[in-house]
Amino acid sequence: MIAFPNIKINLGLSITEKRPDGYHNLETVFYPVALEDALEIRTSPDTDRKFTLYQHGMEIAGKPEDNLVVKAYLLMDKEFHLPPVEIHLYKHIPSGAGLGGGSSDAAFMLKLLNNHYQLGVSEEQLEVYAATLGADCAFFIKNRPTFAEGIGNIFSPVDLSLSGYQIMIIKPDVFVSTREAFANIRPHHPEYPVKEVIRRPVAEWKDTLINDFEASVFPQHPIIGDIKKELYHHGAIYASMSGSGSSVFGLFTPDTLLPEIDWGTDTFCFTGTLK
Ligand SMILES: C[C@](O)(CO)[C@H](O)COP(=O)(O)OP(=O)(O)OC[C@H]1O[C@@H](n2ccc(N)nc2=O)[C@H](O)[C@@H]1O
Ligand SMILES: Nc1ncnc2c1ncn2[C@@H]1O[C@H](COP(=O)(O)OP(=O)(O)OP(=O)(O)O)[C@@H](O)[C@H]1O
Repeated sequence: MIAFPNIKINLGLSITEKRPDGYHNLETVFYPVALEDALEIRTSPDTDRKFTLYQHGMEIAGKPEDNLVVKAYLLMDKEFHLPPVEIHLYKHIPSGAGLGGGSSDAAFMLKLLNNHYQLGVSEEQLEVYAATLGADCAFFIKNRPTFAEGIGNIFSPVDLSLSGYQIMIIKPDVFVSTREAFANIRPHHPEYPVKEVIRRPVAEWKDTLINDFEASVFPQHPIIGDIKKELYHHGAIYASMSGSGSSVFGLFTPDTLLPEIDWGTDTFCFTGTLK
């Protein structure tokens, strides 16, 4: 059985307070974008090992057992004593990008196993499992635009459709550690609450839909701020870093002719249309 884990972008990202457990409470809108990996599982005839991971496409640091798709399998195996599996993961989503690629792979693995082995686990319970794998994971279970609070796993509906808007996602050859980004940030009550700003027209978001990480990440990696400026210079109606970075996305109205921009050879570029 095969699935295509997609990414998320963050529309606004307010880090509101540091929690006793060391994590941070935040407010954001997660929006799915069809930049995808491919993930396939099949029952393995090789019964003397629980899993075999075949990785294709972009390299990922770490051993197979460190991969989030394996962690997701082992989590479900503990509960449901699953057959041994072969896992094929084709990585197309860049890592350390603020796009939730690894988190999405893990969440889609939970859904694949649930469907393939007809485990009957509810979406709500899958969200609970996902949240133990990463703060970004639970969103990918329902995988639709949502307002998120808490560590990023308390959801409430959001009345927002960007369907038809075009998106450019640019990731420079810079790795931003999510942990470090949080460590360098000063939590504060948002001046412009995300939930209110996203009710306004997209043309009004530029100076009020803010990713708090930009203030600490841009000085350390000026190239990321330069990309955001360049996207506005080329006609983006809204542009922002996603998550803790290093990717930047620009939204363009449906009728805009997307610019051809040479971002340099080491830069990852994606263009698409939002659903
Ligand atoms: C920044 C966002 O991308 C916004 O969507 C996410 O909050 C990050 O989610 P994520 O990459 O899944 O984060 P995790 O892998 O769970 O955590 C990595 C590290 O980031 C910090 N972290 C993460 C999420 C959060 N709400 N508060 C935190 O302080 C913690 O130090 C944690 O050890
Ligand atoms: N299947 C996977 N795909 C990508 N990274 C993985 C995977 N499994 C484990 N990882 C590890 O997890 C780290 C974070 O991956 P992930 O893609 O979730 O973060 P991200 O792209 O920075 O998104 P965000 O910061 O929004 O969570 C990677 O740097 C990598 O070392």
